[in-house]
Amino acid sequence: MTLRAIKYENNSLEILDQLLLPAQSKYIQVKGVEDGWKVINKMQVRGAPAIAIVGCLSLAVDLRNEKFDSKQQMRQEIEGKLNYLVSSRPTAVNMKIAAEDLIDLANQLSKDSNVTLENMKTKFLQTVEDMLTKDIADNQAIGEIGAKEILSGVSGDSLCRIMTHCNTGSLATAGYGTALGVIRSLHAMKRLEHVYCTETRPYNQGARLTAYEMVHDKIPCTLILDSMVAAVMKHRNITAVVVGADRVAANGDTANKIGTYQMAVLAKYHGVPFFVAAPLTSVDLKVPSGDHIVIEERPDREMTHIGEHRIAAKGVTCWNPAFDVTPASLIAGIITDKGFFRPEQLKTLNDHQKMNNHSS
Ligand SMILES: CSC[C@@H](O)[C@@H](O)C(=O)COP(=O)(O)O
Repeated sequence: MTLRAIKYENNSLEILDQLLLPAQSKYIQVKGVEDGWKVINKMQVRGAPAIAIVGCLSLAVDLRNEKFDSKQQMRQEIEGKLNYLVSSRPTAVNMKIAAEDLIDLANQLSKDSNVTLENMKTKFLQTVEDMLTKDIADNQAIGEIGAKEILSGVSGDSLCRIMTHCNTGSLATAGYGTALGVIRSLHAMKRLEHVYCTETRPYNQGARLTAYEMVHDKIPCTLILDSMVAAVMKHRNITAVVVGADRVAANGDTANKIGTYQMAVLAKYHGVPFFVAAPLTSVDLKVPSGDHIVIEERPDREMTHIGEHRIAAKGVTCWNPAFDVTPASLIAGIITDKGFFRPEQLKTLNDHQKMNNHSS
């Protein structure tokens, strides 16, 4: 049984509290948008796709419990709550894109005179609830396309040694994962020798979450500190680096967990191909380059403490950006659910093609 970050049944939404993992597996209930905003902001649920899914499902919980006098009233509530959810964490684009798409849908439904108030609610909720199954299907496609791409660069039947950063697996998505989805697919094809996952300071998504998923799913994995990336690349013959993305700009620059950029620089130096794996919806064509991506800064406490225990000198100042931007020139390709793209190919897409295009 794979790990589940998000449970949604009979209008009850629960998330696995990722602040407690791996010591405790505890689900907490998300009773509506207020709770949704809080669990995302506190990082009890995290990972770009999971943030969007939990945010939108928290709206579904509110909508199911409410009665509206008119379609216009429902539309206004949807728009206001979605915009509020977008403010919970600024860098990952998935919540913003989901909000824009759902606001468009609410506008269309409210204007359509053939759609009753009841129909509008049903159709809207169905679209939100379908996000869970769609995300798993997208991740399986990413896994397959990514495994094929990586294997096209290895000779004969050789096995792959993959390095990854942060957590991009079942805990960061509805299931299967993006970069971890590629790893899962290689493993299923019996072409994976080993995974090296970084600790991912300061929040330790690698040590707490990726290592937990790999052990749980019996995928051979070694945990390394963030400062060991160069040494591992020099001594362990890494086939490829695969990471996730919080937002990919139109020129291919990619915002992802802090530390991704230095990994890409080191990969270039060591001649290791560096791949980004993300749904094509993570490409934000409205943002021309990484310079325009807003980078979230998190509280000092995430750096100065582990749990309740202070590890940094009292009085020291901290800088804690949660993400950095890897320039497109360091990225061999973006593995998406719709195909494999070189960074420079992205700007030839438009929003319609993002939904429908298949490239190879
Ligand atoms: C499939 S998850 C992709 C990214 O969201 C992931 O790599 C990442 O940076 C997560 O950051 P987090 O701060 O834990 O939400």
